[in-house]
Amino acid sequence: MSKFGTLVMGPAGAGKSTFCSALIQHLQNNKRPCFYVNLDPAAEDFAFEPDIDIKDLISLEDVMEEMSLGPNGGLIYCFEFLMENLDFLTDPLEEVTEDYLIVFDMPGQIELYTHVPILPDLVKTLMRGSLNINMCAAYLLESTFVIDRPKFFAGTLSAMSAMLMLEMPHVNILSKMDLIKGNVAKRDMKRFLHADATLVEDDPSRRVEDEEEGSKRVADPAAKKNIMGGESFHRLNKAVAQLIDDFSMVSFLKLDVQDEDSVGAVLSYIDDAIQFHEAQEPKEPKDAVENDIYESAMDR
Ligand SMILES: Nc1nc2c(ncn2[C@@H]2O[C@H](COP(=O)(O)OP(=O)(O)OP(=O)(O)O)[C@@H](O)[C@H]2O)c(=O)[nH]1
Repeated sequence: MSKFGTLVMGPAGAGKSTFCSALIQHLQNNKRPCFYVNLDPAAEDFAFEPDIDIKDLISLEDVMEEMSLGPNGGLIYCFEFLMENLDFLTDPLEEVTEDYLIVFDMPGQIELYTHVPILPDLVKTLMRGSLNINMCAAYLLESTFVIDRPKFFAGTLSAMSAMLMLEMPHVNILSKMDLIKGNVAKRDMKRFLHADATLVEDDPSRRVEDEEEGSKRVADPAAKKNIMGGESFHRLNKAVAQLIDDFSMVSFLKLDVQDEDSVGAVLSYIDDAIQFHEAQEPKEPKDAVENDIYESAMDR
């Protein structure tokens, strides 16, 4: 029997906990059972009480105080401690049945996804062995942040880095879409959902207003240097954009947590990635399947 879960990840403040709450509310509205796991040892004030809370095992505040560590070192310590006491997490998860969606709310420190092998090890434990959780990552980036092209590519690279580290299905999400106001910004935003190599060329910040000719490309290389951190950065962004385009590696879903349809749409992608609905379909008993095969073979 499989279990099903999603790991909600992304940089600090991207809206992970808010998305977890909206997702849990949506699941409840649709009478779907949910199991909420908080793995952020610094998290406070939950809209829904977690079924497992890492803070019952260890809290970042205590670690920082007792071990004289900073927030990043403290977080790594908390996860190492969790890995040494995995029963805390795995024992309750053993009881969760296949009709549940397990929602893991992760910390925002990007170091955890890119620098240390703890998270890949944890993911392997959850996805393999007796737990056998079909999981996908829901990686959030804040839409207001990525509307600036260089930041978009930086954010996309961080999402790709997590994809490569964790080797699990990924659903990338642009959060806080309610903050994107105005038709021009909304139209521009669409370009980021399925980014291609032309995105860099169309950067409005690379154009200057010419009083006589209207808007045109900056022709003066010295002026270009002041935009987007110089021409070499532009070429780097272009190369990254081309890479993303060539491999069709990253596309994004829009998320507006205040819109239940938007939350439902993101959930349907998560469900597809983990093949949730296939597992819920009633299965014919083995004997009936064998009889069907036998009878259809006889009919031929
Ligand atoms: N307008 C708007 N604000 C949001 C949305 N999602 C989150 N926020 C706000 O953004 C801030 C951070 O949201 P969180 O959900 O705590 O983000 P997080 O990624 O869990 O943050 P960390 O756990 O610190 O990494 C809070 O002030 C939220 O109210 C959204 O969809 N729209």
